[in-house]
Amino acid sequence: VLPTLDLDPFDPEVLRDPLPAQAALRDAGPLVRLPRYDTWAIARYAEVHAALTDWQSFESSAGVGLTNFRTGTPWRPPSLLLEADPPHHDAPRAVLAKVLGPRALRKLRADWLADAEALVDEVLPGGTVELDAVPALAAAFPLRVFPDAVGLAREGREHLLPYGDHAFNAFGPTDNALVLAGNASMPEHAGWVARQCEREVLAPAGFGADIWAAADRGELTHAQAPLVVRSLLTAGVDTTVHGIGAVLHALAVTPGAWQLLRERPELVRVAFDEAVRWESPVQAFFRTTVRDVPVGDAVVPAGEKVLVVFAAANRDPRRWADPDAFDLTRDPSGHVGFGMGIHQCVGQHVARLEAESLLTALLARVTSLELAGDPVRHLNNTLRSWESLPVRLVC
Ligand code: HEM
Ligand SMILES: CC(C)Cc1ccc(C(=O)O)cc1
Repeated sequence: VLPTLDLDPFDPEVLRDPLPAQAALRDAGPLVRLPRYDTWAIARYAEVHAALTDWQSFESSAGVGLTNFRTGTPWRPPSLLLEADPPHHDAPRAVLAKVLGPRALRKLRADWLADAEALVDEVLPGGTVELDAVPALAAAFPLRVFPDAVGLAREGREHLLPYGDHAFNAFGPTDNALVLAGNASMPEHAGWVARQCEREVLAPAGFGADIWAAADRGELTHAQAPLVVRSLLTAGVDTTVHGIGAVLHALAVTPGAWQLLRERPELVRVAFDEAVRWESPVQAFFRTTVRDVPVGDAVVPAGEKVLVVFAAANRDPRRWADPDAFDLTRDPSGHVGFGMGIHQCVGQHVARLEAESLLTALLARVTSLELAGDPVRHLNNTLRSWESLPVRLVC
């Protein structure tokens, strides 16, 4: 008989503390039926990895949220990357892979480190400082460097975080309280975002201009260019804010971790990937079966939505030793916090460079980092994130 769990992955209490639900999903079996949403879930590393690397059986073009684009209406025109499969996915992906690739970022490296040092100087006058690391650091740094790197106008950047937050909520059920709460203000945020993707609004140099230049070279159509810029604005802000929040929280609550990074600064990039594995800022996405797909000893019929739980796979004891430990000496490669396969995060190098820049600047100045109060969760149907992270930094 097929394991079934009467579990609501989008219940606020599950969003607040998802670990027991994710353990229940892993323990129930390689494939679990979730009757509450008439859907399926896979939570073990082996099956998550297999699904993410088998786009021919598990497609994204029916949407990667609960809504099936074949039967329901997307809340916005589908993404040319996230919600597309080959062959349509190929050209937009190739363009963004180049625009956001390690070579393109080499030019940004020195600027972003200097920006991080400037921010840290502003925030830490010296001595012992208590602050909320979410607004002061985790949100401040990405918002200081990324919109400029894209080439956005200065006006209206406050639309970025709420737009992204709603976009990530919208992968959940449409009647969900978090989605309903965002619906009223969404048209205004979406209107501003759509305007920023137009060629004439973007700065002559930046990721946006690079995408339009790719269209001039025929690598994209000019109709596709604004949607590819929209991908950056949707995926490129909230994710890094919560990724940086995750690594700062992990370091603050793991005894000796900050000290170890001070002694071994070469571990900074591993620290971020270990935080992405441990916290999984992007918790889960859906796929839709193209055909009857065997999973474990069962079969998912064609045309059904399957919740692929990256976060559960990243803590699967079948794959990771001591999975619940944030461990700077572990090799976190192979984690699925950035996904896996053809849709694996095309912005991961941007995210790593932002985190590395800020952590490097902090490590040079701060001798100890610890919690100064209870952190407060920010609830979102897809994102694992902090609303507030009170910390004490000793310089
Ligand atoms: C800590 C930060 C980040 C995390 C945890 C993250 C996570 C992910 C994950 C899990 C996927 C795969 C989605 C799927 O398989 O359906 C993905 C795809 C994607 N990410 Fe990221 N991301 C991050 C930062 C960024 C940034 C900074 C950008 C842009 C600059 C970005 C742009 C994208 C895009 C465009 C896709 C779709 C790729 C495709 O479908 O080919 N992400 N990301
Ligand atoms: C972290 C990502 C999985 C989320 C994401 C990616 C891409 C888009 C897009 O609009 O292409 C939107 C959201």
